[in-house]
Amino acid sequence: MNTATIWRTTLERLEQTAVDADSKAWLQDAHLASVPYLDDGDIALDQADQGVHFTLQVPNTQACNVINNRWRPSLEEILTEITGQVVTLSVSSEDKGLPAAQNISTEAQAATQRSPAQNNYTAYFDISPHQSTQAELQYMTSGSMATLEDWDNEQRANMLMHNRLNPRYTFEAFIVGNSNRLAHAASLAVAEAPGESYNPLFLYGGVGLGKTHLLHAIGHLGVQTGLAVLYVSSEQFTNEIVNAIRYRTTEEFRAKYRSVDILLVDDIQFIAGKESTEEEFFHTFNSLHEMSKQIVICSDRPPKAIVSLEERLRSRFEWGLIADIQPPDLETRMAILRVKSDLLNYPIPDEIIAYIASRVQTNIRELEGCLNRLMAYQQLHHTDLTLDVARAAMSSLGNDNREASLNGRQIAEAVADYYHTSLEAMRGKQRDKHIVMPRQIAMYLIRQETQASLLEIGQFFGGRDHSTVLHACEKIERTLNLNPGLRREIIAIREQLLRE
Ligand SMILES: Nc1ncnc2c1ncn2[C@@H]1O[C@H](COP(=O)(O)OP(=O)(O)OP(=O)(O)O)[C@@H](O)[C@H]1O
Repeated sequence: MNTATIWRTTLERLEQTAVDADSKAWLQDAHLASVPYLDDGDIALDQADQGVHFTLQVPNTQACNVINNRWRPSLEEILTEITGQVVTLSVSSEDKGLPAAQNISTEAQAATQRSPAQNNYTAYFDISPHQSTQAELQYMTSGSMATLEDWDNEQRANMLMHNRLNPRYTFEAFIVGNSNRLAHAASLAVAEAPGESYNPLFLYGGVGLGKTHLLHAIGHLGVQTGLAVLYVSSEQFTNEIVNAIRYRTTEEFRAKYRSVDILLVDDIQFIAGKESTEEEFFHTFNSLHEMSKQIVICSDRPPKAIVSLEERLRSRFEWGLIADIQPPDLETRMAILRVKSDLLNYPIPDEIIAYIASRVQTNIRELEGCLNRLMAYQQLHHTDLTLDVARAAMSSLGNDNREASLNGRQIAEAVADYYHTSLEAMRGKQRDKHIVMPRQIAMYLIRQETQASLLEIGQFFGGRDHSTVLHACEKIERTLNLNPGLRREIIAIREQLLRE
């Protein structure tokens, strides 16, 4: 492979990244200089066991600065991939002698006069056209990345390409219940007045309970009010700091993180024990906090429980407000399912919503998964949406292991417990109302939750006829549709059974 082919392939791969118009034009005009030990224009890669050093010749000094500062690490990565050798790259300008201002290409000059939106940036940061043009012009003519302000506008634009907020994760789409009320209220407060109320805001809770959703919702509101918002996972933060150290771009890294108005950090627990990351995060935190910029942090546990987190960070995380998110109660789970099914334009009868909500108790992501599975299952089988279909969808996908292992006796005992009666009484001859009703509910639930036949159920309940069982099941089903109280009782029994 010769250098021309390598460079062409590099540009093709870089296409997968959003590259701004100026850089694109400069990169297309650039070429890789041959490395010294080549004699026929081809690279003898197997000789390069110490790695390969390339020089990229670019058209002018401005291009040299931008590509060196912004694209060199990505280019090195791609070149390393293509050649299979560790590549280091220097960027060199072909016409170093010319004054910087004269080297602006026509394309680059045009770009300085375009608004940020025309430059294909996603509008997660508000850079007003006036500000941007001024800063870009100053940058173009200065010939160096000398000031933080220059960096600020350049890098902010670059950040836009990576700062993806999920459009579905808004405050409007977040269902509030007792389990998440405080976390929601605190998030809304910091989104409405960043840096003023709780700083930092530390949200914690179990898997799939809406922490990321709230972070993004804060982000959206910040963006709408024209603030610079940066959402980052702690993994991404770590990678960036590792790269910054490796490529000696820590100044840029710092400038980037200190330029935001709202910093949202997900899964902070993963930085614990990573010394350089903790160190850098500590300084980032302090700088932002001193400038009254808002910091919101999420974790799966409270600061005290993040083992091996440096004490100075832990204490800072405790400065503001710590709000937890607990698993949602039944009503909240049902409300979430209702909203999600409306969003999917997939109407679901209450009975089925209640059925799914009673089965998935601790993870909203899983709850959503069940809804999606149900939809897929129903469409695949071209069938009406009934409780039986819902049961089949969930059990066929292995969601109901506990249910599969339930037997009639366990169910009957749970019903007896719930209604403060005894299994013996339910299996006996008594016809008092306070025994008949639980008996019928137990029959209904056994029919729903197990494979037992009407005959078997009848035998279990003192040798009753299969038509008696059928009558009981039908009666409970009818009453369920008219009596929300009974529906709640049955859900509670199911929940209890699944918990045991
Ligand atoms: N209260 C809620 N209202 C509506 N949707 C919610 C709510 N809580 C969570 N969700 C939804 O549940 C899914 C999982 O939420 P999210 O990713 O925010 O969880 P998380 O707590 O960050 O989980 P993890 O610890 O795995 O990162 C998302 O689709 C989110 O929209």
